[in-house]
Amino acid sequence: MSEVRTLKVALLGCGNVGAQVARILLDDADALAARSGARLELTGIAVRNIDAERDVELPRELFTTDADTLAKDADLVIELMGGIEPARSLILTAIQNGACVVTGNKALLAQDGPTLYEEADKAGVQLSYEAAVAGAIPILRPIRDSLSGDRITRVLGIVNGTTNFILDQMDSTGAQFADALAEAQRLGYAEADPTADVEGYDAAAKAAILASLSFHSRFALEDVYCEGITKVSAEDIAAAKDAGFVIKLLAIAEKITKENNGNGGGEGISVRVHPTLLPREHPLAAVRGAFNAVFIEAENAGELMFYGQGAGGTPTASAVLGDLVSAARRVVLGGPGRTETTTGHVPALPVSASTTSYYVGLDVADQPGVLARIAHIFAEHGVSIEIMRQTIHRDAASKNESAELKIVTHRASEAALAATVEAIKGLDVINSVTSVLRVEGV
Ligand SMILES: NC(=O)c1ccc[n+]([C@@H]2O[C@H](COP(=O)([O-])OP(=O)(O)OC[C@H]3O[C@@H](n4cnc5c(N)ncnc54)[C@H](O)[C@@H]3O)[C@@H](O)[C@H]2O)c1
Ligand SMILES: N[C@@H](CCO)C(=O)O
Ligand code: NA
Repeated sequence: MSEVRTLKVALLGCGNVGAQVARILLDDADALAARSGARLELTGIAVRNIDAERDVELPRELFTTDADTLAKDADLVIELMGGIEPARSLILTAIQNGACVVTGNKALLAQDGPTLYEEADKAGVQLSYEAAVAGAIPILRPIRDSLSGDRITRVLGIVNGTTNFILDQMDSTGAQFADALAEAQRLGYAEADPTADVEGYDAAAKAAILASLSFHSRFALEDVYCEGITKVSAEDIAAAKDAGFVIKLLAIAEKITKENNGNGGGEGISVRVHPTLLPREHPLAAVRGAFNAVFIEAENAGELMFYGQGAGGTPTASAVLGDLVSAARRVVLGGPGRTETTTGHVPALPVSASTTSYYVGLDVADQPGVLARIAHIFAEHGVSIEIMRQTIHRDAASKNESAELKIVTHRASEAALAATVEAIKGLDVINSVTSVLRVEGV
């Protein structure tokens, strides 16, 4: 058998995201090697201060302050320092030395992406940046790959977690903007200087990247109209709520035609970020807290939605690692990865191995002590009840009374639930078991 190849991985920056990427690279080395087709050897981590305190314990010998040398001697370079320089020069150095590059740097891409993309194309290396838009959510690769046979007409994104948290807080508690911002800062969602988030600049950088990929054109930060959320008041939110709307900060990229052009102009793309009212039944209205989501309309696919965590060290690291494995596969195979990976060697299990919550509907006699007897049978079988509701039905003609019981359990095994139901059927006070259904998402 041929020897497994090793690819040298250089990590530039060891902050929130970089530290998690390093941890996963070291902890999950075997699984990543199996999926990449090469061992991904972390050869060094460029930092400003080797002795700085970090959330993750990492081998000290990996740290270096010489980012340039590290970037020059790697097959794969991960840039997670942020900012324009030296990130830009280091990425160019890596590309020119034939390395594939993974970055999460939306600010750099929105400002000078095309230079980097052209250099990567010229050098024949992969430059990927899934982490730059909506963190963990796979959105850029689906747009670039899965939807490449379709025509996207509109993208609506909640791509900034901090502002979604603030607006959601205002919507659910009636708080004013300043109080909701203070709460976001207290919980660690918003930075001490929240300007980039609340003024919409972070969302605007992401809007430029989304628009460029969705419409196969170049859009930079200066093409994006940008209004933040600082002027949204508790009164605006209340009025919107009253009318059946929720206010979200949306990054929008949409196709404008001659027919719907607001100033009578020609065709093109409108890229903008602003507070927007959405009907409360729109799928994006259900995106609460600091979560992100991107809603896409395409000519043939219709409507699609991608949802998840748009920030945080570990979720964002997931997107970085995905890009890294994809780049490694290209280096190893000279093309995309295998159609299937079968390196996991895990068996399929029967349904009896799973646990789930259950909904159990019962038609029972309305007599004292019935609820206690039923609850006792659940407990006897180790099935814990989460919700129990009772509705009394009176038959006017016969004057008979019966009770409808709706029970939702905590997670239980198939076997335990089946035994519980069998035992309940045996009770003399049970008219019928009306339904037994599995429940997820509670
Ligand atoms: N944190 C998130 O949730 C998130 C989500 C998506 C994308 N991103 C992007 O990922 C990148 C990293 O974000 P982060 O949250 O980890 O930032 P961070 O500020 O926590 O980490 C950046 C690290 O890079 C180091 N650094 C900066 N310049 C350096 C230099 N010249 N040499 C060596 N080290 C240097 C800093 O000291 C810091 O430790 C940014 O581009 C950010 O926009 C972050
Ligand atoms: N500040 C950003 C982090 C991810 O880019 C947010 O709140 O979503
Ligand atoms: Na993403």
